[in-house]
Amino acid sequence: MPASYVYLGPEGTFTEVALRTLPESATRELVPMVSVPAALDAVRTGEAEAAFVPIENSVEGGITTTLDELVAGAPLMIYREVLLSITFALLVRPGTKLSEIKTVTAHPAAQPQVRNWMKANLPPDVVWESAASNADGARLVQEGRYDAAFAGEFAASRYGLEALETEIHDAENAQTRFVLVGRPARPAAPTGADKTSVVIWQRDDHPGGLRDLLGEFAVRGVNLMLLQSRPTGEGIGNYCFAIDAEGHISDRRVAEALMGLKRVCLQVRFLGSYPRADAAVAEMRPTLPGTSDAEFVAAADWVARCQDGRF
Ligand SMILES: O=C(O)C(=O)Cc1ccccc1
Repeated sequence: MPASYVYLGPEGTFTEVALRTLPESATRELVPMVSVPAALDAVRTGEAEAAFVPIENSVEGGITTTLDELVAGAPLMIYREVLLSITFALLVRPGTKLSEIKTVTAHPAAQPQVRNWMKANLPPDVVWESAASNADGARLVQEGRYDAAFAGEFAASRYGLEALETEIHDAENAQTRFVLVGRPARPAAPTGADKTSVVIWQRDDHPGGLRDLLGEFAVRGVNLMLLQSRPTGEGIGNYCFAIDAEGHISDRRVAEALMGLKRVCLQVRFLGSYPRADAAVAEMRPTLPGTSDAEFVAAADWVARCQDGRF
């Protein structure tokens, strides 16, 4: 049996479409799972080689279920990311009219992307209920549990539905980011356009505490691409921070920033260094003078010579 990649299912999710854009998915068995935690647990137990799940979208921010799963439990690592442009179709059982729609469903992350469209086009008393995924919403419409679902147009044929409307998106260029998650192993070699993800827990609460932590990146010229706070569950005001930084852990400035965090934080969880999905437009370049790999190496060499009295 080929190694399997599990993904947020059922068949017909945006997640599945995004996964199929990865060349390595062609050589794996692709297995739909009912939820993000179920997919990640299958990786933790060794049942699956990797899981493919949504993690962030450009309208609402982080997909909190995924972030919370990566922050807690047995450590996992991100190996790849995919960006997918998202527009929704309104899927109904054949023959249903717009004016007859009383109940709609989709994944919670879809709602902020279709809210204005709903207000303008559906009856004001329409009831929204969340589904486990957009394709699961389509499946529930097929079963007669809801009148309509927001999902990818491609899901219509799989669930015997028709697209009453297509190209629904409140924000132009809405994108969702998906990640391939596996058990911890050596990160892929740097490509020159990479991203590093970590979660950090502050050691104590003091004025400027977060600024100090972010300073570990700033002074080394490392650009940040995501900062998301998540409650630790240990009372009001207790947060950890998920951070995406530009660069690879094998870049000296990124490694030094992580060493800085490791010294001053209560805990740092490394979530991986992996190629950026927008590599075509990204070019890894030091943003501050004195922060290239060569300059870090030269400085370390100089300190070693000073320690030896050989300067
Ligand atoms: O992959 C899906 O279809 C999902 O349900 C997750 C999701 C939710 C909102 C936008 C893109 C993906």
